[in-house]
Amino acid sequence: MSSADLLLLLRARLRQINHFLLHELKTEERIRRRYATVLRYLNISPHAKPVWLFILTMLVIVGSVSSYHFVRLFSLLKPKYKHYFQKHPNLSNSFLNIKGALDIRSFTSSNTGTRVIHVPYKNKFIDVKLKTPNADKYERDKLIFKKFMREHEFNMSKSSTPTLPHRYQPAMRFQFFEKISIIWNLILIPKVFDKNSYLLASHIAFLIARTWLTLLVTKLDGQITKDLMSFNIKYFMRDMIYWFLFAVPASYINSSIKYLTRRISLNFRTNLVRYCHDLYMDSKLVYYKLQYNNNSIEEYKLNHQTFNQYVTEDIKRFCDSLTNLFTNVGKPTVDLIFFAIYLRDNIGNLGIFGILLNYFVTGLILKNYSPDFSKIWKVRSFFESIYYNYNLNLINNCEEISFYKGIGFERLKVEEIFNKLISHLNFEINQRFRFQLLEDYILKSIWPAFGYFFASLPILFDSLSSPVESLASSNIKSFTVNKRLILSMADAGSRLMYSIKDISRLNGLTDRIFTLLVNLHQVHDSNFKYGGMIGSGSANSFENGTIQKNFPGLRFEHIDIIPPSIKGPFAKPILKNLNFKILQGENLIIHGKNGCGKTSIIRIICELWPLFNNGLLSKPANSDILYVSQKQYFVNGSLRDQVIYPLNWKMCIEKGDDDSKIKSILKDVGLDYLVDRFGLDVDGKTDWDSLLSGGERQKLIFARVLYHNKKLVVLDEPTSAISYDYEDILFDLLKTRGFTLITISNRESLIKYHDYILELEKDDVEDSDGIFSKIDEDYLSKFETLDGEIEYLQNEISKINEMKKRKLELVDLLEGYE
Ligand SMILES: Nc1ncnc2c1ncn2[C@@H]1O[C@H](COP(=O)(O)OP(=O)(O)OP(=O)(O)O)[C@@H](O)[C@H]1O
Repeated sequence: MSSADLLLLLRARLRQINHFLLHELKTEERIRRRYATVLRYLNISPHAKPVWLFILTMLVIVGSVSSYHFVRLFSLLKPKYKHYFQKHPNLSNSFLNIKGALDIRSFTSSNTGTRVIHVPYKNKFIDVKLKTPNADKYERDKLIFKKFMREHEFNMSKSSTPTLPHRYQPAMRFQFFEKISIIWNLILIPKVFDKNSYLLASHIAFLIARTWLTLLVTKLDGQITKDLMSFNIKYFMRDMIYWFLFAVPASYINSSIKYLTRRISLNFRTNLVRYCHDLYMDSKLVYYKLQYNNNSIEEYKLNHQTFNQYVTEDIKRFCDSLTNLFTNVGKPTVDLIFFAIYLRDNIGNLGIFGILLNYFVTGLILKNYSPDFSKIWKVRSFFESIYYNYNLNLINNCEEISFYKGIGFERLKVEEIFNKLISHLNFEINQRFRFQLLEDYILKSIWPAFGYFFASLPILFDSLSSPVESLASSNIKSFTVNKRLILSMADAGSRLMYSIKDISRLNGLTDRIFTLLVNLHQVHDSNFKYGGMIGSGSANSFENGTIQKNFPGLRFEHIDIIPPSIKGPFAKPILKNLNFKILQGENLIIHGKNGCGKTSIIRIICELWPLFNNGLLSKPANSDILYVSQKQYFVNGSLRDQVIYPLNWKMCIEKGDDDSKIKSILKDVGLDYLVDRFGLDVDGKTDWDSLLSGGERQKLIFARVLYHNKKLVVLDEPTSAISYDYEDILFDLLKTRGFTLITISNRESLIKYHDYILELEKDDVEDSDGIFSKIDEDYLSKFETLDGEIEYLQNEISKINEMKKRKLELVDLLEGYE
């Protein structure tokens, strides 16, 4: 093809494109003009509120969706965030099959000190990093709770004599606000520029926007009624279009309010639960010591057995109730203010004053007749928690109950508790019914009636001044608008009245949450004295003992074993004045009758019980001691998890351990066959107590001892279910591995593995309840002599039995001859 042909072709193509573009432009212009004509005809202005509100909402929706996708894309591309969307490499696949809360595992990184939780998310694991608890913060917060309790105690002591009824005591009246503000400032929104502050600000902005929109829709409603009355089809069409345009921002705002309410509630719950966990699951053993906290004020006593109810149910209900209150109180309040301002222009000051006075008076009447919902809530939560715990106890001990055939007894007990709950619920229903009757009558009948009356005031006044025919459609419009606004106002007012119940409920829940936090802080206090009234002001001045750590061995000097109680050191000791010392590598066995206090000695070593009266306890660092309790404890998880408890596998891998180490330990204790039966890392076994026999359970605990390899091992009745031959194998193993052992056991066969013995003799006349002696040849020979004597007697008995048998045979023979 020549260049001239090519030019011609090009020109023809360009002309074609030009023609096409011109055609397109003309079509577009035609459409635009047609639309403009329709818009002009319908009188729709782009500056009208429904139009720009619609455009604005669409822009916000499109903007937020695209920014969400952008962030997702960015996080997938940027390697730094990539691991959030990957499978966790170090966890077994079987782990993915379990659903629910148990999937979450946490560990504390030894390098950074941050806590990381692996949370399963859409067939992947994501690592959620949590900030390490700030110890100083809890110390500061503790002072605030202490101050509150001191002031409360002071007010109570002041008001114990006067005859003023409870509700008029000023200290009591403002306690709700004080408590909620403490929880709010310390836990829910601890700093001004907090994520939750922004969410709350947006929530308030959306509430205001919704009220404003309601006002606009109300006006439009009046306008549509007017259009219909005046048969103005053009305006009617326009207003209907406006109505549909309004629907978009209205739906967006409504959904956003609901979304924000849920999000804020969840954030509050997260903050509260983490705060409680930081205090409760702490190395200060708060979870154990909580049972010994005795509050001097009855109102703040916490039943530690119902602690789970506080942390799970009550915190959730408290957060939901608090956030719903923003909507239930915030929205009607904003409505009331907006509508009242707008209505003042329509029905005048007198009208608005009348409406508000009506609200105020009826509000007072309702408040006076309202039952004490806060107390009702508290009592209901209490009974529900007891009922829940009893059922839990039934599940946990089903085997024992079945052995004893004790279900009849359990049923009586559980029904007794359930009946109490039901009778309280009946009382609650009756109270609610009576109040509801009054409430509905006032709010649903009297208030709307007042509404109609005030809405019609302008029309009534107009009709007095002008003839009825002259009532133009504008009056109809104003009546429709006023009526709608007054009904909305009545609705807002009634919602405020209904929220009296919500506030009472929140009051009850706040009491429970505050009680929980006070107790946690009291026990978390480093000066916590068992049974003492720390935190409520009157710290008692007990003489404490001294605990010396990092001692190479174990030393008891003048130690009394006193159970924790309100009497403190003045309670009757279980054992008094114990004195002994063993060094690293030496083993001690403790003998004594049942209930004489053997396990209590471990409680003192482990610092579960207090050390009073100037006793001196010297022991290795806590991280160098392993305690093995009489009752074996197993966790939900694999066989491997039982051996490595309380570590998790990721931590063990970091230490350089692998499965072959676990297998070899299991072989040492004679449990290698369990690997074939249950697998080593197969998750999902929950009830190891019932899967294993008594002896297997004890052997598995020996595997735990061997795995952790601590300097000092304290064993409480470790071989009670193990046969004598295996007992020897296990103790030989411990001896050859060089453990320092403190063994509590009455088995004489174990004496030979120990260097010292502590015999607990309560009837002894000496000033100490424990006799500490060295196990030497002389000591062992006593047992050998005893063994010899027993053997001699057994031989004699068998000889006598033999002779008796022979005699009987001879008698039979003689009778045969006769
Ligand atoms: N919290 C407590 N408050 C009061 N007394 C307690 C408390 N805990 C245990 N006791 C009592 O202390 C005594 C010693 O209990 P401990 O568990 O130390 O006995 P033990 O010597 O280990 O008994 P066993 O050989 O039967 O295991 C028992 O009489 C027990 O009732």
